[in-house]
Amino acid sequence: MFETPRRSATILNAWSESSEDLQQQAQPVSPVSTDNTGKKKKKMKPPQRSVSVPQLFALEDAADSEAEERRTGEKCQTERDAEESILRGIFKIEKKSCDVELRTSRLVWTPIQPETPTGASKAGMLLNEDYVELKEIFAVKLKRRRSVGQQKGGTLLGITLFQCVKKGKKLKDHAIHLSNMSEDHCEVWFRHFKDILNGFRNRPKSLKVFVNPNSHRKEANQIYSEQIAPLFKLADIKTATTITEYKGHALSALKECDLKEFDGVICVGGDGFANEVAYGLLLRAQMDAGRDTDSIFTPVRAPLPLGIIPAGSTDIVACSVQGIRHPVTAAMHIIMGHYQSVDVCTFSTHSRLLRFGFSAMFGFGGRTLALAEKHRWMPSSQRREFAVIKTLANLKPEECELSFLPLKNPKQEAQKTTRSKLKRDSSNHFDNEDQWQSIQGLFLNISIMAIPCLCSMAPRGLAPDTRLDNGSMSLIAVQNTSRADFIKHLKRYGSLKNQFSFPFVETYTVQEVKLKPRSGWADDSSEENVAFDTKHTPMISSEKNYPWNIDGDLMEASSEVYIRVHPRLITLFGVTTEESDDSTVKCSCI
Ligand SMILES: Nc1ncnc2c1ncn2[C@@H]1O[C@H](COP(=O)(O)OP(=O)(O)OP(=O)(O)O)[C@@H](O)[C@H]1O
Repeated sequence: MFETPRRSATILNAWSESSEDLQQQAQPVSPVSTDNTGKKKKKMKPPQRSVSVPQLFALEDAADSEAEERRTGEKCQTERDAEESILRGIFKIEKKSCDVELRTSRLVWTPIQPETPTGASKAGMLLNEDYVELKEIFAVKLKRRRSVGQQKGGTLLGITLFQCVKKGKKLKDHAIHLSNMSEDHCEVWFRHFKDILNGFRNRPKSLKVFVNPNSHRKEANQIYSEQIAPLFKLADIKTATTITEYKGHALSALKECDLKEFDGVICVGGDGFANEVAYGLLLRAQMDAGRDTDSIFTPVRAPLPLGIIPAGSTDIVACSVQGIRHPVTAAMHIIMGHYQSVDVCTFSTHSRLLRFGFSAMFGFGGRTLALAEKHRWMPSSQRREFAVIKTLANLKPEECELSFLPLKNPKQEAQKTTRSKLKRDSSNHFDNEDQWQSIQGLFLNISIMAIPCLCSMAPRGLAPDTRLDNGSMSLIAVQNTSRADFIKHLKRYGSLKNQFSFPFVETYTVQEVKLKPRSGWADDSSEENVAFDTKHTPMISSEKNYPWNIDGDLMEASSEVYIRVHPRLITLFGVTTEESDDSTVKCSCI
């Protein structure tokens, strides 16, 4: 997750030269009894005269663990000793004078022990060595005391380092103050820290930011200006910010703006907005690469990574890639340059690209969103609840033809290639074994998801069986059933029980899907719609536009939609798959 800093040649032999410090350094650092890890040593009990067998085992265990601890401590010490010392000096840290040493990969400090009147160091005092990994530092500042209104100058107080700390899935910033009032001393150290930070080439230096001021409870602007922009400024990241004025503003800006000067694009908003920005970024890449999006094409990757600062109502994409819905964590992933490749789907009709996206819902999911969008004037959570209840009350199946190409198992694929080669060699005939499968019938909901879609309502994800970058999509087809059974299925998303263990739910791991509605229902979102028995035959309507929910954004399509997954088409700032790759991955929401 973290990269090692590239050392600059100038920092290798440097030494702190403040005379005051050298004088202090001349004082011996007391060889106080600590173990090598800096942990307090456990006091050994005096040996007992007679011991029982269990006591004997306990003593042996204790001795073993002491020896193990010693060995581990010695190993750590050896590793630390092997590190090159770059700079050494005295700073006050947390009000204690410390011997501070800058090494190749960490900054280590030890409180200086006062001497006894006899000149010997205080026996029995513990040395509490502490350290910070340099790869966790994202900013360094000179700390000065300034009077009110003073913009420049001021009394130097020392250096402040800003560290990225991890608490569970959350990342946050933590300041470490190194106090020393010597300008020369601090200048040398400050330059070294700057060199180290400049060595982290993966971290972005310049970002294009889009903020949707209308997301959720309209707090995206405030989240960005109060929590995120100060962190970017602290990390010396330049930003060019656009506060969107209308739906599609970010999309049109991305089609035109010069992206060369940026190292990433950031969106502050919900899922619909994240989809708009991802779509814009990918569309721009296709335009730049001369792809014809009006025909079936192989898309090129997005040229820049995308960072999503969650400020919406569900934030499924942010949760899936960051494991948590927490704007500061999202910003820290961006600042630290944590990248994750993510699969993306193309949605097209009659070979023409409709849009890019990470997930789609047709049927109940599409209708609910269409209804919610018609009631945008309502407060966000109220609107969502209203739409779910109303769509459930008017629950109706769609008659569709669903075709899909199951994911080819890579192992089987390798065997198949060998078999096909043999066949071809012997009979000169190539047998295309790609197997499209088809189901026709009445469906209450069809979900197609290239990412796990974690959210507070579904902590294990709407599609727990897919990964961010495994080149496949989960196809979840819920066939027609009673309203009560459908509600049971929906409720399972929020629980630990398997939401798919119902006879009317089918799941597949697929690469391509074609979904063709065979008849049109009356527009669900009409207020006059009356409750309808789900077992009835469909009612034909003249309205042929079907609502699709693409990452929380409404898309309408009147005919067959063809969906195809493209492995690792975009890079998002977030947790790498290796880190999140365990079966307990869940979304934590705050
Ligand atoms: N200035 C704007 N005015 C109106 N709509 C906008 C504006 N900027 C973007 N949009 C559109 O608003 C839609 C919803 O935005 P967004 O996803 O940020 O909020 P949300 O719907 O509250 O969150 P979620 O999708 O997580 O439920 C998106 O389709 C986005 O393209």
